[in-house]
Formats: sequence, structure tokens, C-alpha cells
Amino acid sequence: MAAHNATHAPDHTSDSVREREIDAEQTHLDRVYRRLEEKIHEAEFLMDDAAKRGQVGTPGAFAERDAQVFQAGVHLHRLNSEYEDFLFGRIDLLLGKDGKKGPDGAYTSVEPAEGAIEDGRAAIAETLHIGRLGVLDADYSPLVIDWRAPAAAPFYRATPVAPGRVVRRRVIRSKGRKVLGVEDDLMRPEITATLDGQELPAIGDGALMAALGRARSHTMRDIVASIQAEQDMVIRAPAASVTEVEGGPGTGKTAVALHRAAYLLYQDRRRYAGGILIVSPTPLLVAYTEGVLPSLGEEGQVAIRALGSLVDGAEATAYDPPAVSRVKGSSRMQKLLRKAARGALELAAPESSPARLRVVAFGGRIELDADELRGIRHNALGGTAPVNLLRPRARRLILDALWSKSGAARRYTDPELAAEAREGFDEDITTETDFQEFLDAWWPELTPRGVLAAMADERRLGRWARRVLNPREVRQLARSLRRLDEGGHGPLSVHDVALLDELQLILGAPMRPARPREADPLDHLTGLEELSTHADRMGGGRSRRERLEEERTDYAHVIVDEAQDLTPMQWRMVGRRGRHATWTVVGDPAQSSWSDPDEAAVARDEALGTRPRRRFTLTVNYRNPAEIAELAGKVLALAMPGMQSPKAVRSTGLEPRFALAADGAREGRPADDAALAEATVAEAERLLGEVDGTIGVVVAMNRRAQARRWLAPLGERVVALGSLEAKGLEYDATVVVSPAEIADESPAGLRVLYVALTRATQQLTVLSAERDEPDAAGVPDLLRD
Ligand SMILES: Nc1ncnc2c1ncn2[C@@H]1O[C@H](COP(=O)(O)OP(=O)(O)OP(=O)(O)O)[C@@H](O)[C@H]1O
Repeated sequence: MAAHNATHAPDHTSDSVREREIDAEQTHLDRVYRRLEEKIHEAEFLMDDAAKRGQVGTPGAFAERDAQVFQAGVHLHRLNSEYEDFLFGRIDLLLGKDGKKGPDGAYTSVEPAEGAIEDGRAAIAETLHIGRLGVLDADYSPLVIDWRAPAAAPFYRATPVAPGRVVRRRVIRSKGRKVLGVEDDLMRPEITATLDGQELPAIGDGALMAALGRARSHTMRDIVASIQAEQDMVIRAPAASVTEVEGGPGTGKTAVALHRAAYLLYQDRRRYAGGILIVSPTPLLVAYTEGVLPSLGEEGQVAIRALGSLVDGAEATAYDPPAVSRVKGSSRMQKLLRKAARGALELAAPESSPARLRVVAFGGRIELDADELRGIRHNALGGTAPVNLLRPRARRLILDALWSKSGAARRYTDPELAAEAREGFDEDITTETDFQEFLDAWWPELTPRGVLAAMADERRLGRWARRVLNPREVRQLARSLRRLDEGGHGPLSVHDVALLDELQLILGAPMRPARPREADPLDHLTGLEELSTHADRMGGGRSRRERLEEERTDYAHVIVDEAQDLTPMQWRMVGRRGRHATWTVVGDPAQSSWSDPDEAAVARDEALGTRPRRRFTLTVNYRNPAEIAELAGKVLALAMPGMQSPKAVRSTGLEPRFALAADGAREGRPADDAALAEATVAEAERLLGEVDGTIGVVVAMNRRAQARRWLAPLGERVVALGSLEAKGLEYDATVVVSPAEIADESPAGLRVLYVALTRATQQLTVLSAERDEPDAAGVPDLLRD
């Protein structure tokens, strides 16, 4: 359904034809709703019946009835949510030959039967309606086909070049129960097709353009009515392995990833009961995208998490400057953290940790001095086993040493008697409170946060980081960790969270009672929690939430959005959540803010393992008008010479605007902050009058707080964003403030600037300060030809 090669008949249809077509769709929609109401009554009856009959019956019969109740309940819940465009599509098909299913289960190869077209004329043999859910009529004929069903694939894949059986594809726009309009694309404009004796009309200017032209809000919409052929291939790709998707800004990578999650669940709900994890770079992008899956009818089994909230109990709120991020994200941290964990044990609670251990046994005192204890600790720590799990081993080594010092072994020649005596000896000692207190102080249980906090001491860190980090890196790292208190509490950055996860692995998870958790997206399943299933009732009283929590560290499918940005340490963290998973990884190397792509590639390969990979490339930019894409292309040429820009699908005729922070800037006087603030606010105000939706103002990271203050009075439609926060988001209009500042922020600055310049769907203003060296027209040096 690539719009750039779809064909629209010039829309000369009369109003009466348009109305007739809308009426026809209304009649169909009314029928669908009547059928759904019947099904709702059936479901209510079933639920009522189920409640009355209680638990009598075979487990098999229960499971079957539960499934029916569940399905009917899903329909009920979804319809009560009054989704816009519940029914959104239709295809009119020629008579076809039997086709084969592709590897992804879609019937795309179906061709018209011989004789279906004669002398340029053909009769429509079949009409299918496509919607967010499948609905069968009482006689099991499909009234609506689920968009994810194989039979719906031609709706997305037919093009005038490869139309298959599709003559006309229609997008139906409706609100609640009312059809508002239809938009048609003709796939075989060269033939005259008839339906029930009447010529098939084509109405409107195509659905995609209508969708792309709409004003943006602060949340992403689903694209289910206008998924394009190349996107559909990714959405329906078989999940057996790793699906890798690359594509430039605005090619729909995020949209495709979300629709793929819904598709996988539809296709194999049982397999994905283990959960699908979608990893997003920022909480802003999570908030922006999290409405899409519910609109597709899927919420329960999909968790969308920001990289900074993948570890339970941690939430990244602090920002690390690029130099610090670079250290914390590097895979060198693995070695350092292993050393730090062992080192932290040695310095744990030094004042309370006794220098010697004295016990009383066999009527005498036995003592281990500081050196002996140090030796035992050293021995216990050998190898790579998790530090917290080595405590039993250390305890055993201490008892061995005490036993040997007691000289008791020499008194027994019979090994059996010796073993018995040793058992009694161990028991006597270990049941003493003093001994237990000694052990707690000498081998305390370490927490990831505690180890991270211990690394804030520069001298100590220097010791642990010998031959791993240089002194400058040690200083930067230690300084950044001083945000944390001794227990490791305090603001964490997104990179700290990956370090905590790694430390959790190094330390090992000690047993501890479960804590109550804060609200989680998974808690709002389908709104059907009141329906208990047979499995729930038989599950030994464990709630659904408990089971989901257990599953959460190991998912059945992991989707990584903006994958180009994951640091090596983040790949390790995400990899641990998908050890047995299949994967979908989407990204764009040209937008990477990580400065060492080779190191990240190694970590990515480790996370994805040896599973076979299937690669896809998305080539069309649906977000930016051609005018904006062209300007962004100049930065792409600098950031990644030779890299192709995606092709913009539409043009607005509006060139990006260039503005200056202050008149003085042109004369070489620095544009001070006040001037920059004034110009930024003026430009955002101007754009508020130009576009209906949202305005994003992108500034360098260190100006974030400042820009938020400047723009706060302008209201909710205007959002101030640091350059790294703009990732994945889009606005009707954007203002990019001082491109040079953004480009100079980090070694990956040009790529970050490329991201900033590709956020607008309608209008872009580039605001230069003196540092941008603007020419007479205000065009900054970086963006000149
Ligand atoms: N087939 C489509 N029909 C309608 N809109 C679409 C389609 N594909 C993408 N879009 C729209 O294009 C915009 C960009 O999509 P998306 O954010 O998924 O792109 P992306 O490749 O993830 O971009 P980036 O790399 O910049 O984050 C969104 O508004 C999305 O809804």
C-alpha cells in the first residue's frame, strides 16, 4: 500500500455517489454492531451461567468455557471503550486462484483466476471488511476480519505494481457507530470493475495523506488503517529468530515495532504469554507510545519500559554528561564492577567488623587473627561466583580453620567419630549469637546500590579501576557517583541503572520477601480482571499479577526501539531479559548518540546470541515534509557521509525558517541568554499561531531547565526538550535552538542534531546564536551547502 505508488482516480465523484458509498458502509457497520450486541448478550449469559454452576465439571470443559467467556468479555470490553475506527478497511477482490501462504502466514501471492478480467472489465467476486477485531456472523461468515489475520494482508500489501486480486482498497473513517467518510485507492485503475452490476467508484485522495496531514498530539496514534507494504512485511515477519529493522527518521520503526507486538500476540497468544518487553530509550517516548497497544486491543502481555526503569525499584532521573556516560556505558565497567564488588566486601563496615574471631569450644578459646581472617576471605572470594552467595563458603572455611586450630582432629583416629565430633563442633559454634553477629559484620550482604556508592571515593575507585580506566575517567566517574548517599540512594542516571543490573548479577540475589510494587502497566490488563479463569482458580491462589512479575525478568519476545543508542552495558542488561526470547530490534545508526558503535555492536551480538537474523530496511519518511528532510540531509552528510536519507513522502511547500537569537549576533556580539530566551519564546509563540498541534523546542542538554522556564508560560502545546530527550518524538512544529551547541555536546553531537532536525511534521525553525556563525540569511554554518 505504498502511497507514493498507489493510484488515485481524480476525485470527480458526485456527492450523491459519495453518500451512497458512505451509506453502504454505514449499513455494514450497523450489522456488525447488531451482531456484537448479540455476542455481548451471549457472553453475559455465559458468565452468569458460569457463576451459578461454580466449579462442577471436568477441567477440560472449564477451560473451554473460560476461553469463550474470556473472548466474549474481550469484545465487550473493547466495544465499551468505543474505539474510533473499529472497522477501518475494506478490500474488493477479483475471483482468485488458490494461493500459497508465505512464510509469515500471509496470503500475498494470490492472483486473479483465469478469465477474472475480460476485455478490461471484471466483476468483484468478494468484499472483505477489516477491523481491529474479527467478528463472525451467526453463520460463521466473516463480518470483520482482524487486521492481523492472514486474509487481511492484501489490504496492506497490494500495490498497483503487484495488486494481486485487489481492485480497490478503501479506508473507512468512523467515530463510534457513525461512518464519517471513505478514502479509496485503486490498485487496478486500468480495468472497469463492477459490483452488483454497478461500476466501482473511487472516492477521496487516499488515506495515507489524510493520516499524515493530521495535527499531532502528545501521544502516538496507531497506523492500523494505513500500514504500508514494506512495514507490513516487518510486522508479520516470522518470530522464530531475530528481526532487525533499520530505517531513517520517520520511517515508522516505532510504529512498526508496536504493531508487531500486537501481531505476535494475535498469532500465538500462548507462546507470548511469557510476555513481550518493549524497551524504549526514554520515559518521554514510553509516555508517547503507550496508548498505541491498547488501541490495538493489546495491553496485558506487553510491558513498555524505559531503559532507566528496567530494574525494579530504580528510576533514572539524573543526567550524565557525555564523558561520564561514555565511561559508565562501556563494557570495561564489567571488570571494574567485579573488582568493586569484592573490594566493597573488604571495606564493608570496617569499624564494626572485628579484627579477630574468638570462640569457645572444648572448654578452651580458639582464635583467628586479622591475617588469618584476611586469608580466609581471599580464599572464599576466588573464582567468579556471586559475592553474596559465597557467604556459606566463607562460613565453612572459617569453621574449617577453627576446627584445625582446635587440634581436635588429632584426637580421633576413627573417621566416623571425627565426623560426628566435627558436626557437634560446628553446631556449637554456629548457634552462638556472637558468631552470627561476627559473620554478619565480616561478610555483610552487599547491595548493588551500596557498591555503587562505595565507588564514589576517588582513591578507592582508582585502586579498583587500575588498568581499566585512566585517572581522568576515574575522577569523572567518582564525582558523578557522589550524587548517592552511603546506601546508594539518591538520583540515578539511566547509565547507573545498567550498572545496578550488572551488580545484581555479580552479587547474586539473596532470598528476601517480596515487596509491594508500585503501579505497573501490566496491572491494567484488559479490564477483565473480574473474570477468573480455570487456570487462575487452579493456580494455588497466586494472583495473575504475581505470575506476571515472576515472568518479568525473562520475556518471550523482546523489542528494542532506538537500538542504535544502547550502550554495551545496556545491551547486557536488556540481553539478560531475553535469554530465551525471540527479538525484534529497530534502529537507525545515523541517529546514534553512543560514540563507540563497534563496542556496542559486540555487546549487541552477545545479547542476540547466535539466533539467525532477518534484516529489513524501511525507506520512506512519513514524518517530515521533503523540505525539512532535505535540510536534515545536510547534517546527515556530515554525520555519516554516504548514508542514504529516507525518501520523504509528502511536501508542504514550506521551507524551514532561519532565525537569529539577537541582532547583535550577526555583528559578532555574543547572543546572551536573555536574547536567546527572547528569540526562542517569540518563535514558539509565532508557531502556536501557525499549527494546530504541538511544538517541540529542542535545546542542548545543559539548557533544558532554562528552556523549560522560558517556555512554561506558553502552555501545554509547547514542550522544551533536551537534545537527547527528543529521540523518537514528533511535533507539528519544532524549533531547534543553536545547532552548533547541540553538535558540540558530545562526539556523537552531529547525529544528535540530525535527530533534533527530524522531529517536525509541518514546520521547522532553526534558531542560531553567535556560536552558529550564521550568514546574512541566518543560516548557521553547519547547515550551509
Ligand atoms: N503507514 C503509516 N501510516 C500513517 N502514518 C504513519 C505510517 N508509518 C509511519 N507513520 C507516522 O510517521 C511518524 C513516524 O513514525 P515513527 O515514529 O514510528 O518513526 P521512526 O522510524 O520510529 O522515527 P525515528 O527514527 O525518528 O524515531 C509517526 O507519526 C507515525 O504515526
